[in-house]
Order: sequence, then structure tokens, then C-alpha cells
Amino acid sequence: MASEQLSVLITGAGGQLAQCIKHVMADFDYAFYFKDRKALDITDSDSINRVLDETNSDIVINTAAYTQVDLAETETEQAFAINHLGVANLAKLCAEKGIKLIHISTDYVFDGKSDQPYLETDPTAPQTAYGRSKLAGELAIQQAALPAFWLIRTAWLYSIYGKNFYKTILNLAQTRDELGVVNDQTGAPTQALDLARFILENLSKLDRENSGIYHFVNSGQATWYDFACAIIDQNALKTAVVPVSSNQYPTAATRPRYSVLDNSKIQKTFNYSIRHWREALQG
Ligand SMILES: NC(=O)C1=CN([C@@H]2O[C@H](COP(=O)(O)OP(=O)(O)OC[C@H]3O[C@@H](n4cnc5c(N)ncnc54)[C@H](OP(=O)(O)O)[C@@H]3O)[C@@H](O)[C@H]2O)C=CC1
Ligand SMILES: Cc1cn([C@H]2C[C@H](O)[C@@H](COP(=O)(O)OP(=O)(O)O[C@H]3O[C@@H](C)C(=O)[C@@H](O)[C@H]3O)O2)c(=O)[nH]c1=O
Repeated sequence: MASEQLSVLITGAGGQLAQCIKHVMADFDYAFYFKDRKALDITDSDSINRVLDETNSDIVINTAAYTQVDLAETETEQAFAINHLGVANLAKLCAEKGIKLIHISTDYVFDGKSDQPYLETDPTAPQTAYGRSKLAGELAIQQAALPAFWLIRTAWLYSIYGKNFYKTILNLAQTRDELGVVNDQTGAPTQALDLARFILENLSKLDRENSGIYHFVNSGQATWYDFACAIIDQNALKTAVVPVSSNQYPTAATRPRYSVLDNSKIQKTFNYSIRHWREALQG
């Protein structure tokens, strides 16, 4: 007898990661339901309740979030309403209905003062309103009595979808001969399609025993300057990229100086090899 297909609900369907999941989903035998903010607002419990029942969800992948790092410094209440209270609503209802949850968090929960890749067990100390709101969401996930959950921290996501640094650099390069890019913030550029593939390839393994926090980033590390140079090279563009310090490129939110995530736990647990960011950038 054929086993019943698992029903997988993806929130935040208008966003980058959700579109990447859509991009790779054809290879996977699940019943997928993509809901954008209009169809499912995670700050509205009635809307979550209705959609969870309608779709008979077994697993929810929550990609819905407030992701505007600088604006969050002034729209802090809105960031918390989504990244904390919205996530808490979703986790509570999933727990009540026995639904497993995959939630995405960020390298910006760390203070950036380390000089070696952060482990899942390292203390968090976000320095931005966005980071604090995401950390509050992490705690809500861990406090909900979910049957199983993965809290996946990732970083510097880019793809052909949505708004991201990769696309910003390509856009700026259309009109500029020179771009100043910070060379004193180090992280791990991560192809969002790689994360989408990891999630779908391992979805059936999600259970109580392997529930917890995982770091998923492409391997290696780079400054935003290194990443911008690689983007310009890959696209054979002529724009010159000039290294600058964070002081020369002031932003409302102070990004971590160093936020590389150690990805060995996820590779070991799921026997999964994550490629280097330079290889991922080649497509
Ligand atoms: N982008 C990155 O570099 C990184 C992202 N992350 C995390 O990964 C996850 C996915 O990020 P990404 O896809 O890039 O982000 P996007 O901003 O591209 O997508 C998030 C989506 O969530 C939607 N959304 C906002 N509020 C609500 C709400 N109340 N209910 C339902 N949907 C809502 C947004 O809609 P609208 O546009 O209408 O607001 C948007 O479509 C997020 O949790 C993010 O914090 C972690 C590390 C790096
Ligand atoms: C566009 C641009 C940015 N920068 C700097 C500003 C900033 O310090 C750094 C990154 O810029 P962005 O604002 O594009 O990226 P930012 O919004 O900080 O990206 C973050 O998004 C959230 C959602 C996350 O969770 C993080 O992991 C991370 O990906 O590069 C330059 O120096 N020159 C430039 O031309």
C-alpha cells in the first residue's frame, strides 16, 4: 500500500527562502501548500488555525519574518510582533495540533565578538533589534511543547529571488563604476537554494530525537567585500569594488564584526555535506 503523502505548509511564501523551496520542490514527493502573508498572517492566530486545519499540515516550514535589519531599529515593535509574537503564535498552535515545525533564525543573534565559528551552544547576545526579535522567536520555539522542531540558524542568504546582497550588488553595478563595500564584517554567504534543498531532502527525518538548534551555512568565510568581488567576477562586470571600513559605511544597525556559523553539527547529524560558498556561487 502506498504511504500517505506528508502535508507540508510553507509560510511567508512571497519571500526569498520560500521561493527557493518552490524552486526545488518538484524533486520531492510531498503535498506542498505555500501561503503568503495575505493567506496566512502569523500575527493572527485565527488565520494560522484556519490554514493549519485546511491543509491538514504534518510539518510547517516557517520562513515568514521581518527581515529589514536597519528599519527594525525604528520599527522595533513591528519586528517583535512578527519575529517574536507571530512565531510564538505559530509554535503554540503547532504544538496543540501535534504538528512538527521547522523555523529559520539568523547569525545576528550573536554579538560578533568571537574569532572562530559559532557553535549552536555558544551564548547569544544580539546587538540589533532584528537580532533581538529573532532571538525572542527562538526562545518561543524552544518553549512550545512541539512534537519535533528544527531551529535552523543561517546567514547571508542570497539567491535569484527576493531582496538580498547579491542582487543589490548586481543592481548597483549597473550604474556605478565603483562600489565601496565593508571589509571588516566576516560571515558565510549562503545560497538559499542549498538551504531549501537541505530542508526538503531531510524533512522525513524530523523527529523528537533530532529536535534542536542547527547551523546551516555554506562552508568557508568571507567579508562582504570578498563576497561583492566574487559576485562582480562571476558576472564578468567591470565595476571596481573598493574595501571600506564599517565607519565609512554607516548603517542604522551595527552588524556583527564576525558571525561565521559552525556547520559541523548539521553535517554530522544528517550525514550531509555542505559545499563551499565559492562553489555555491557558481550555481
Ligand atoms: N535573508 C537573509 O539573509 C537571512 C534570513 N534569515 C531568516 O530566514 C528566513 C527567511 O528569510 P528570507 O526568505 O530571506 O526573508 P524575506 O524577507 O525574503 O521573506 C520573509 C517573508 O515573510 C513575510 N512576512 C512578514 N510578516 C509576515 C507575517 N506576519 N505573516 C506571514 N508572512 C509574513 C514577508 O512578507 P512581506 O514582504 O509582505 O513583509 C516575506 O514575504 C527568515 O526567518 C529570516 O529571518 C536568516 C539569516 C539570513
Ligand atoms: C549594498 C552595500 C552594503 N554594504 C554593507 C552594509 C552592511 O554592513 C553589509 C550587508 O549589507 P545588507 O544590508 O545588504 O545585508 P543585511 O541586511 O545586513 O543582511 C542580513 O540580513 C538578515 C536578514 C540576516 O539575517 C543576516 O544573516 C544578513 O544576511 O554590507 C556595503 O558596504 N556596501 C554596499 O554597497
